[in-house]
Amino acid sequence: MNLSGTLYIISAPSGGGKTSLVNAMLAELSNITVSISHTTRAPRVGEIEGKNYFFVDEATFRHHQEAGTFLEHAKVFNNWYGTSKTWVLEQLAKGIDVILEIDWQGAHAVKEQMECTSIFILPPSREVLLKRLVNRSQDSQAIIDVRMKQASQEISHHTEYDYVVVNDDFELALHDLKSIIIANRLRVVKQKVRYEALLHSLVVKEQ
Ligand SMILES: Nc1nc2c(ncn2[C@@H]2O[C@H](COP(=O)(O)OP(=O)(O)O)[C@@H](O)[C@H]2O)c(=O)[nH]1
Ligand SMILES: Nc1ncnc2c1ncn2[C@@H]1O[C@H](COP(=O)(O)OP(=O)(O)O)[C@@H](O)[C@H]1O
Repeated sequence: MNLSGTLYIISAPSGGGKTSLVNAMLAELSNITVSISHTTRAPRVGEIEGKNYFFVDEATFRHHQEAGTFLEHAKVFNNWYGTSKTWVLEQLAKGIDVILEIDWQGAHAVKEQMECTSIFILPPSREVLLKRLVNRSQDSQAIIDVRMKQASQEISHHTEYDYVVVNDDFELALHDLKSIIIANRLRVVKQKVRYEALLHSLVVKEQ
């Protein structure tokens, strides 16, 4: 299969700003989309089925897993999360760039199977990370405690990624993230695929 789109992995500790940054970026860039994962986590207030996640029970998740539906899957904070393989491959085949918002375990699994560009988002400090999780007003204190406990482990993997973006000032972080995507698109190898006809007409064949 000719996969002309680029696959991006974006990881961060919970509350690091992945979802906000990705949504802001998708509003500004064309030809790029985000994969909607399956999860056994209960929906938060305001989360929409098929938009934020496909919310499934454990039996359904296991069924998908056994059927080979997932490109990768992992247990994070005691819930299962998985990425739909077919959907991702279809977008890439259409030339659409795809973002996976997944944890470091999923990133490992995807990197073993496919070419991709990986980006890790760091918060400016633990204090700010905690403040953002609290201010998001979506999770109970107990859930926030678990996420803060796991944050160090997730962050310890940041050196395995191609790029690191610090999400202190939102607009600056968004600019950095967009710059990575744009620079990637300008790489010669991608230009060749996207502008084949133009390049063909520009290069005059010697007699
Ligand atoms: N491996 C893997 N991780 C995922 C997937 N979807 C989400 N995650 C990770 O699961 C973690 C928890 O996600 P979520 O419950 O939505 O919490 P949030 O990150 O605080 O918004 C995040 O760190 C994501 O990176 C997936 O499909 N695969
Ligand atoms: N640079 C930033 N400055 C202030 N608040 C931010 C910033 N980035 C994200 N937030 C806020 O922090 C909270 C966590 O961000 P979110 O995108 O949900 O993180 P993640 O998807 O990584 O868990 C949200 O309420 C979001 O609006």
